Amino acid sequence: MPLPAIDPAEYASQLADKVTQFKHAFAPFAVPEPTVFPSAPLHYRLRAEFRMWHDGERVDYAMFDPAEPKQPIAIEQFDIAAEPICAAMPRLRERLQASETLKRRLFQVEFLATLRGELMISLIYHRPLDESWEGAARELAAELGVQLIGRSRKQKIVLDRDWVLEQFGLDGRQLRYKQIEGSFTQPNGGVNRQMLGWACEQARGAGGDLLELYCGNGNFTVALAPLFDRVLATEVSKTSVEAAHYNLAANDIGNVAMVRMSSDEISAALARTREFRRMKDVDLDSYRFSTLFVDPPRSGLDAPTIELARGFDRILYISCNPHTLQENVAALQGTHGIAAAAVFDQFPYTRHLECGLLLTRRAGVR
Ligand SMILES: C[S@@+](CC[C@H](N)C(=O)[O-])C[C@H]1O[C@@H](n2cnc3c(N)ncnc32)[C@H](O)[C@@H]1O
Repeated sequence: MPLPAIDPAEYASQLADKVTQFKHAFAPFAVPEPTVFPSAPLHYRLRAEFRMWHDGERVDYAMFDPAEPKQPIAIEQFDIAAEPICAAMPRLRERLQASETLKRRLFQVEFLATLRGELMISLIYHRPLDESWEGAARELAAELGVQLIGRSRKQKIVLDRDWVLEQFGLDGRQLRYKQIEGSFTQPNGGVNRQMLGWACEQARGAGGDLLELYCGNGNFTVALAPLFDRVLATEVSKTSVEAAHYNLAANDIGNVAMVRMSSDEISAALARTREFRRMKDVDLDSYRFSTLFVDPPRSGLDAPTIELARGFDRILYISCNPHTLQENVAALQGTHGIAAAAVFDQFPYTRHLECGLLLTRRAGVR
């Protein structure tokens, strides 16, 4: 697939095509009319990464067309990136080009921005980083007003901190999130807010307790927790669990138990087929789960998690891959039907689509 062409004039019709495909794919499951959440047509991506291409003294941001993987495409401007990234890109490139210390064997640059305007830049090298690099990097970070991290094999130099703080309003609350370098964060900040709003709307009134799998840094947990009596949230990545603990405290959320567990481990724990020391402080029998919330990776739900989901009256499912979502909905079709649907255009100008479904237990089916 070639690199996508970015043309805001085409945006509305491209999204309409994706919505049509979604409706067609889920028609066999009697999907209701989806609510459509478009993206901003430009400056929507909070994450961007580029290879750095060296040609003599010159260094450029580069991307590669998978059809011609050896041919770098120099990127002068990247208008889909958030404003702080766009503003920093030319200044950073100029400073790198002017400094042998900063540019020598620089391989890749990664940007992570927040809606509130913070920016973190990771410079990744194919050589060990020394004190002279650190001195030059400190000057660069101060000049650009960013968090700067240097990485090379088995080396990570953090000049100040390796995280940024996101903050935005949702349903009258101000939500705060620590986002750690290298861990998962939703790429399209504006669409993420809309996903959180839609998820809260579906969860409102359910009552009881929530089980959340794949909770990452607590992105949805922080938004959903006040709508439930108690929440049990799980995630496999250590860094994300660390961020999630911080985020629960930063948002004064006191009704969440967070455990580092993979989805098949928590499925086994809840099926009582395995016991885990990590669960020793969690009294599983005391939960009255009304709702399961899942936001899995592209591979969707595995067989033990589908089995776990069958036991829930309400399943709120956010998916970044309509194909695996389709397979999972088919597997649950005997017990659950689709009560509400949404499409979130996290990835404009690509064929990718994020979607949300509320699945509820069919009447009379256990
Ligand atoms: C699409 S992300 C969603 C994260 C979070 N809900 C958010 O909105 O930022 C999927 C998450 O699932 C986690 N994950 C991947 N495989 C997993 C597994 N087998 N069990 C539990 N979590 C897993 C990843 O570390 C990642 O944080």
